[in-house]
Amino acid sequence: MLPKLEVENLSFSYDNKTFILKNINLKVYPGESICIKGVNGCGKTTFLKILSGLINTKNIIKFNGKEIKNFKTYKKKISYIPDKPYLYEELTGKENINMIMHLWNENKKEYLKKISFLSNMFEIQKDLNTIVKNYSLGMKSKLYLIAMLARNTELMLLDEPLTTLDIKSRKNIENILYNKKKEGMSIIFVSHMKEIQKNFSDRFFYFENKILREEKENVELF
Ligand SMILES: Nc1ncnc2c1ncn2[C@@H]1O[C@H](COP(=O)(O)OP(=O)(O)OP(=O)(O)O)[C@@H](O)[C@H]1O
Repeated sequence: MLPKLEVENLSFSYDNKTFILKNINLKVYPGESICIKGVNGCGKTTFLKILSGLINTKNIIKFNGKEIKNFKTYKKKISYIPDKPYLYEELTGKENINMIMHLWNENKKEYLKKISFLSNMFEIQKDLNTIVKNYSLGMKSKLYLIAMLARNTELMLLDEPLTTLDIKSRKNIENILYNKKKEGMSIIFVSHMKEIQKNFSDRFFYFENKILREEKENVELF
């Protein structure tokens, strides 16, 4: 099977001197969910930012078997969910949703239908007319998650996706991601949370001395 995403010998430093990541090799297949673990500061977020195209590198990243040359097209096919949601604080939830919809050129009818379903599920419907500045951290995370989950993408990159969410919302996310996986979505996520690591990962990786290693089973080191 052709990997959805593939990197070979990826190395990276922020200052051209100190390497944060060294010779990283990774293949993620359609319908697969992988978990990346490691101690604070080992490079997990940096790696996700590279894979999402937020940090440019000279390394080749392949998507559906082809080197990504046009990151704008690639970004349309992926959802990156950072640990802190990218939202406009002065706009309402609804206005943020509209901006995201336009940014990714989503089909309005389909997108808003999914938003309506998801915002009910996450019980955030009543807050959509409130400005985001007045949201709690968990509400901001929910808003950004639903905005990304409603998009039509093939790969999700999630950085600590559940940390600020309540138990019911975590279960909802797990179920949604499980169904997306069944439809062929590939998922790469970073999490320190044992519960999501265990419930949700097909394979585990961890950073050790800047190198990404595969763990044969989820040993509880991190
Ligand atoms: N913009 C930046 N410029 C320079 N160095 C950076 C930058 N962002 C991160 N770093 C450094 O890169 C290293 C990896 O950081 P990164 O945020 O990727 O780690 P992490 O594994 O995600 O950590 P955590 O588990 O705490 O979120 C750290 O030493 C950090 O100080």
